[in-house]
Amino acid sequence: MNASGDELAPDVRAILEAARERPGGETRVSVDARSFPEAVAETEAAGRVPVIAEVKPTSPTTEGVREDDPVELAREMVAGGATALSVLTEPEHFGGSVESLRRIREAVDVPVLRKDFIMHEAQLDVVESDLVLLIARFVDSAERRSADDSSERGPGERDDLSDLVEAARDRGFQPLVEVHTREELTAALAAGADIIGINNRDLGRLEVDLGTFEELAPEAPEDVLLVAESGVKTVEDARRMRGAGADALLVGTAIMDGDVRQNTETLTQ
Ligand SMILES: O=P(O)(O)OC[C@@H](O)[C@@H](O)c1c[nH]c2ccccc12
Repeated sequence: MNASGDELAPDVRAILEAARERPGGETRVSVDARSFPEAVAETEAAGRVPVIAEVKPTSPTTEGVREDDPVELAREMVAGGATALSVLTEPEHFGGSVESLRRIREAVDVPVLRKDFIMHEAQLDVVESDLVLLIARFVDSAERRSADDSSERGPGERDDLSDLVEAARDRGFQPLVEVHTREELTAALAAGADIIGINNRDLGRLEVDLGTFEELAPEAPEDVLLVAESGVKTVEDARRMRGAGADALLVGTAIMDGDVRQNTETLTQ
């Protein structure tokens, strides 16, 4: 079973509490997005592995903080062959910032994913990006919403997944919907998602199991673009995810740890 409010790691709970309170933008953004499916197709045509390289200065499961200029890191990732970039904008637990995303998107020409914990529509209006992450577990269905801690908020203050997918598309974003269970995958498909990330890390104990992607990928229709997220560390892991049907891989830690360009080159070959 899968419920949004319980069984979350304490770190994740804290992240969500902070995210819920984070203000949205004042004016609606309108994005002229760089196509992620096209970028993936181009990488495939060049005989390389499509990788979304993640600029993640730190995380609840990482030791230390990487202090390098995020724009430099982003450039190195692109030079190493990254098809797209993922940029954390969550400030408190991942060392991310909206400003980093803005600068990175200006500095590179690949599609950029905004990685954050978006709970309501106005939070989409904080910054432009090509893709935007929506985590099914945290924005899921209306029924689930009433079961947890949204009691102090009025109706409509936390949107459901279909609303957010639509709101994202209305602004020109390509929504990447993240799932971890069969129920969430079903919800993502029902919400019309066509780019789906299967997160190998569970948000309960924060443990990684590449078997998650292998188990869920066959349940997704052919025309959905599938991204294997988290826990890909080696070329072998990358092959394993590709063999299980991953159209692209989202890699953070294994790229951020050491020579970013070299690490990206290794994983995209
Ligand atoms: O560092 P890893 O194991 O390569 O994982 C990257 C990415 O999947 C992970 O950072 C992530 C997946 N879903 C998220 C949601 C929010 C913040 C971060 C994430």
